[in-house]
Amino acid sequence: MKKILVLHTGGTIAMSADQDGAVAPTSQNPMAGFEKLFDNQLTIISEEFANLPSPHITPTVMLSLQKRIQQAETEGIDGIVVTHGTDTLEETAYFLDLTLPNSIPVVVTGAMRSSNEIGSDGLHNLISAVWTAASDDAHDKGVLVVMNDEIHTARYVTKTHTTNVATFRTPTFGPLGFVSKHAANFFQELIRSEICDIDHLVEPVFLLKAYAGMDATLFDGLNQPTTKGIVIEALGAGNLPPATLPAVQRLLDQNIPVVLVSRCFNGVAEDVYDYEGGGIQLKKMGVTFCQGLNGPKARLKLQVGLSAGKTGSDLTNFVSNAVS
Ligand SMILES: NC(=O)C[C@H](N)C(=O)O
Repeated sequence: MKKILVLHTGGTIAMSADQDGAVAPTSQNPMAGFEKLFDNQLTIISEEFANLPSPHITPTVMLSLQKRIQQAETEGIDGIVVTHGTDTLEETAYFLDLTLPNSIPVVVTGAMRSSNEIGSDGLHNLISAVWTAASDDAHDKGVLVVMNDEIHTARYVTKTHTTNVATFRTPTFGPLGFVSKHAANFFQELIRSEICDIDHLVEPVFLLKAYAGMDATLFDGLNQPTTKGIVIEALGAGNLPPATLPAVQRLLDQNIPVVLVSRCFNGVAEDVYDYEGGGIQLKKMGVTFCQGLNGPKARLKLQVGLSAGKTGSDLTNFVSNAVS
């Protein structure tokens, strides 16, 4: 019988609502006892790794979760499910995807409605995630996110709605598969990318969002000796307002890596526009284009690359080549 380890970290899946509808963490995980639903089919081991709303999750917590998962593989575990708050779920899932050398499936799930709300989705998502982690077909697909019967890659999935249970979507590429009754069905593959099994974190790496009329202020504010890297969610296909350029150049002159993604929900950043602040100029200046990732994930990729000791063209290749 396959052994699945469920690591609970908190989030709405572990919360309940009071009479006024206010949702808060509980001392006793409402998912406790769910293991019996798999009697005679799977061995489920549950562990309370943390009980944090996901805005409280940091890369430090992600790194200790990564170490716990690696240890689980040596304990004969066949698959891992992580329960997590949905606000930063895509970040933890992607951090694990970037750093885990595991060959066993790792599936992250959560809930949009807490345990005692009408139409609560936590238990259903947890069951779907367990079946996915137990699936022979879930190997070699990177870390997976299972919510609302869909299977997504950690690399490209994003939370798209504040409250809807169908919030997790993969805008440009679509999901990898879906969960039907007791079975995970895959219909796409993921191209593997480089794994960096880091043991410490280089910080701080910042994320800025571009907007019409943006000037140098925020960039200059981040131009500190302590700053290790900056990711910009740029406009459209990968362009910036001209007033930001001198400050971007000052960051590059300090050898602070500047990475660019698009603030668009769909598509990739490219150096196509040849006007002041256009992608062609930004690339010539030394800005690194990161294709296909959103801002928070590009930020993690830059942080993981730096934490792995990458510099210069090694770092640029690692960050820019999202599908190598
Ligand atoms: N649905 C959720 O889990 C949202 C919650 N605020 C969290 O991320 O912890």
